[in-house]
Amino acid sequence: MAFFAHQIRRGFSSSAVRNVVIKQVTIIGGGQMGAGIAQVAASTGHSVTLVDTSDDILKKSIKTIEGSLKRVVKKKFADKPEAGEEFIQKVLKNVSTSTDVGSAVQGSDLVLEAIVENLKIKQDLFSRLDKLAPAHTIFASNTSSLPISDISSATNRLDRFGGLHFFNPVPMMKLVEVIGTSTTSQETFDSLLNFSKVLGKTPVSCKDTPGFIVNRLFVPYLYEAIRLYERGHGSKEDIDIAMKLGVGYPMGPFELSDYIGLDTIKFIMDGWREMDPDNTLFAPSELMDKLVAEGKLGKKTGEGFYKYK
Ligand SMILES: C[C@H](O)CC(=O)SCCNC(=O)CCNC(=O)[C@H](O)C(C)(C)COP(=O)(O)OP(=O)(O)OC[C@H]1O[C@@H](n2cnc3c(N)ncnc32)[C@H](O)[C@@H]1OP(=O)(O)O
Ligand SMILES: NC(=O)c1ccc[n+]([C@@H]2O[C@H](COP(=O)([O-])OP(=O)(O)OC[C@H]3O[C@@H](n4cnc5c(N)ncnc54)[C@H](O)[C@@H]3O)[C@@H](O)[C@H]2O)c1
Repeated sequence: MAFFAHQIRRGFSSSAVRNVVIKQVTIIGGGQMGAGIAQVAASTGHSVTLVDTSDDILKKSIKTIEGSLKRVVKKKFADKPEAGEEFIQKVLKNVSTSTDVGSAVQGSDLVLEAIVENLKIKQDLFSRLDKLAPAHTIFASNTSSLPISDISSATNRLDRFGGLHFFNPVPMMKLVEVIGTSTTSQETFDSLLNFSKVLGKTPVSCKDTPGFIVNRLFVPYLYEAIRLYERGHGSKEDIDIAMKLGVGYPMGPFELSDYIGLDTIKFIMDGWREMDPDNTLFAPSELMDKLVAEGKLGKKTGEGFYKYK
């Protein structure tokens, strides 16, 4: 019976698509996550097209990738700086940029979306892409919190749609959550799983539930740290020190919130509260709301819980 249910979950396939070996990747959104994923995909020999809304943003994305690659080669090629420079140039050659999604998805095996955490905007994007991308192309979202099935519902390729949730900073974090919906085909799921492994990551399989595994545990923890501070039960600094030295986390909750982006974290929590208003784990924070309203989104804007200038 369990096997049968499994077959139903993965067996839906309107297009008889076989396992797609992913070589050509289009990444939409060249922010923190998109740039990181592009770097890792290009470093593992994939041909990557990175798409964003302006050339200026894309120039910044390439600069971020270059900076991160320099950190990687410093360690990997410590005794061979020339080989390190060669590696950087080779990786950068694998990345092209575009502001035109239509041309960027031509020939693509995988379109991975890492744009703003907003359902309507993601749906609009995928609905357009569905008409532009080749039939075999797999679509995936890097969403932190939105149901993959809500995003995929804007397309006609429900069997070729899944979630690939990376962690920040992508070049350093080893985990990828691979999410299959009730309509994701087994072939698509396997292709996404294999792709994660080829990137050098460790994939875990997740159901399409709010926050998958990590964020469902992790985001309520971040919010509880903020509420603890709001109640006057500890300073930001002490809470950060406590979680680093007490349980060995590399960053405290305030440092990490600033690193991720307060807008992203608030959006996750607001969405979950809408779905389940009585759950006290999803209670809001006045301070978080205020900082986001003031545009203090963390490291990326120069100020969040802390200042970065
Ligand atoms: C909300 C979302 O949906 C889900 C999420 O993403 S949740 C967030 C998950 N991420 C985390 O929890 C991150 C926690 N923090 C960490 O693991 C570490 O603090 C960190 C890896 C970010 C930085 O490490 P840390 O020791 O504090 O600083 P630092 O010395 O600068 O970096 C350590 C190494 O990582 C490398 N590194 C850090 N960031 C890098 C980057 N972006 N690119 C390449 N290398 C990087 C450094 O070069 C350094 O290498 P070295 O050991 O050879 O010198
Ligand atoms: N920040 C994190 O730690 C983290 C971790 C895992 C997943 N995520 C998820 O990844 C996604 C991106 O997060 P981020 O932190 O990289 O955000 P970000 O703000 O750094 O980058 C988003 C990028 O998308 C671009 N963009 C917005 N709309 C677009 C469109 N229609 N077409 C093309 N580009 C568009 C923006 O110009 C921006 O460069 C979100 O869904 C977020 O929830 C974030």
